[in-house]
Amino acid sequence: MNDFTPWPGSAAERYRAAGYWQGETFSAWLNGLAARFGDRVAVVDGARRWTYASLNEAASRTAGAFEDLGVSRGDRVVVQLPNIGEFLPVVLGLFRLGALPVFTLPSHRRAEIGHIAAATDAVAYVHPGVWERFDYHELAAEVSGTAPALRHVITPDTVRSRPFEGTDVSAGDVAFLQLSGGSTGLPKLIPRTHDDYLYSVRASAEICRLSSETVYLAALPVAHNFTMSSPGVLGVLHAGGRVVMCPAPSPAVAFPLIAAERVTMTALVPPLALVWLDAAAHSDVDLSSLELLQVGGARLSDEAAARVEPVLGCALQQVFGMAEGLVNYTRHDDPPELVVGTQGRPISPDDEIRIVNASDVEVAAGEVGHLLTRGPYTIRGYYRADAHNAVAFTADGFYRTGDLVRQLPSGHLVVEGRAKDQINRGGEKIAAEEVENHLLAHPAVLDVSVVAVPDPVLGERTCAYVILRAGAAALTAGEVRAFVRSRGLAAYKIPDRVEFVSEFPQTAVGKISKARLRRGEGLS
Ligand SMILES: O=C(O)c1cccc(O)c1O
Repeated sequence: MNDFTPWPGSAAERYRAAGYWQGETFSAWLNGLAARFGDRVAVVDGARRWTYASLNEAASRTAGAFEDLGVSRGDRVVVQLPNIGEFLPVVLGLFRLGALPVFTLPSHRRAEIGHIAAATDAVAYVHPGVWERFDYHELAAEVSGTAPALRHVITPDTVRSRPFEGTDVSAGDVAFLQLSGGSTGLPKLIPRTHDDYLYSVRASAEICRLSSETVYLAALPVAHNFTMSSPGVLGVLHAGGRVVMCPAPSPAVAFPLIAAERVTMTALVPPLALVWLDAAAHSDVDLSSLELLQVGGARLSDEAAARVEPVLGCALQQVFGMAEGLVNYTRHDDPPELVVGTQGRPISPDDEIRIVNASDVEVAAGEVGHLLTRGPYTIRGYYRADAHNAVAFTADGFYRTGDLVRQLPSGHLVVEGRAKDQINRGGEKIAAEEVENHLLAHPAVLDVSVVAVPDPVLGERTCAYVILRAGAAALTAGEVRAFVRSRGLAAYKIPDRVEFVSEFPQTAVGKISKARLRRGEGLS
């Protein structure tokens, strides 16, 4: 099993020669930031402030603390932290030590954390203690039994020690594992290197015109690839700006923080953008500092896109990205019809885009097809997933994104749909097969099919079509949902709707037709 699929030597050479890969580690990068921006404020969490110098120092102490525990270079550490100031010293400290954070979301539960800890042989798990009335100590206790390599369960307040100066990490090393949205039964892990990720961060900061005057509100979960790097908290630090940690993305929490900290930009998923637009129309909180709202994670409707500037008084930027790599942005000087009606164009001149039909043949210019991509910050393989990699990538290293897009002459992409078996629930990606596998574990369930159904706010919700076993006692929708919850799945993956049927609609060749199921056809 391969942990990491390297870029071919010729491609790597090209990316270095072009200046994309600069041979810089996150640790060296952070030292450079501390030297340049030392006393400026880097991170704000409530009344607490970290300057660039104190962030660098805190990262070193975190690295020292992990080393004292016996964690070393190359070890995996599951990180499940919400938007709190400590997120950055923990993650930057692990980078400095050369240990690999494995990013998970606060909403993940026993099924996800247990799988991820076991699949990565994680030696440590960092959690927030109690957050949003959920006790992660209990989750940690449950997970410990199923992850044999797990030796340390840590809350961030316990990781202080002597400073550590890391040296032997190299920029070509994997820096961390990010979680894939995925379409398979178990979540896949994405290995990103210092070189490739820092390129996407630097280039994103430039495209988004960040500066030391930028004040970024981290409203979406900070461990999400969007919030972390597009340009996200890392891009803002790169520019010498200020990151404001927002504990929840609701207007009630976020708007006062925008006013108090004079926030200049933030990033949202479409359902939150709708909520913000509604709230801003009736709010007297001063949002005048806001210059840019980024929206990504799912398709924003053209109508909502058009309302951003008049209602919030700031520019809109659409972002279409994936933790596997490729990120597209609309640009500040794009004409309004491109900003409102497209999902942007790639970061890099060396992002290769192919749009193909089901036989991998290029479609005509402007036609809708499957998006394939490769480039200087797009992975060539998932972590320890050789069999899946054989289908998720072409023989010549293009990643099959599973998205259906068309490309305009300007290079901008319009997302038209999706070919992968996934539900995009307001930006939270759900692999149908993962939920189906949990439902199939119920003794009364004969077969199940999980599909997306349209929703005016979230864009899509999940519906589970269930066929019960002959003679099994009847189940209610509530019992089915409670069963999925009892399996320890994140709440966003619990089916919104459950329908009991006696058979599934079929395609002409006798396979289950998820397309017809989504439309509610052929049911009995
Ligand atoms: O995964 C995503 O949806 C995403 C969206 C915007 C920007 C990104 O980097 C992303 O990974």
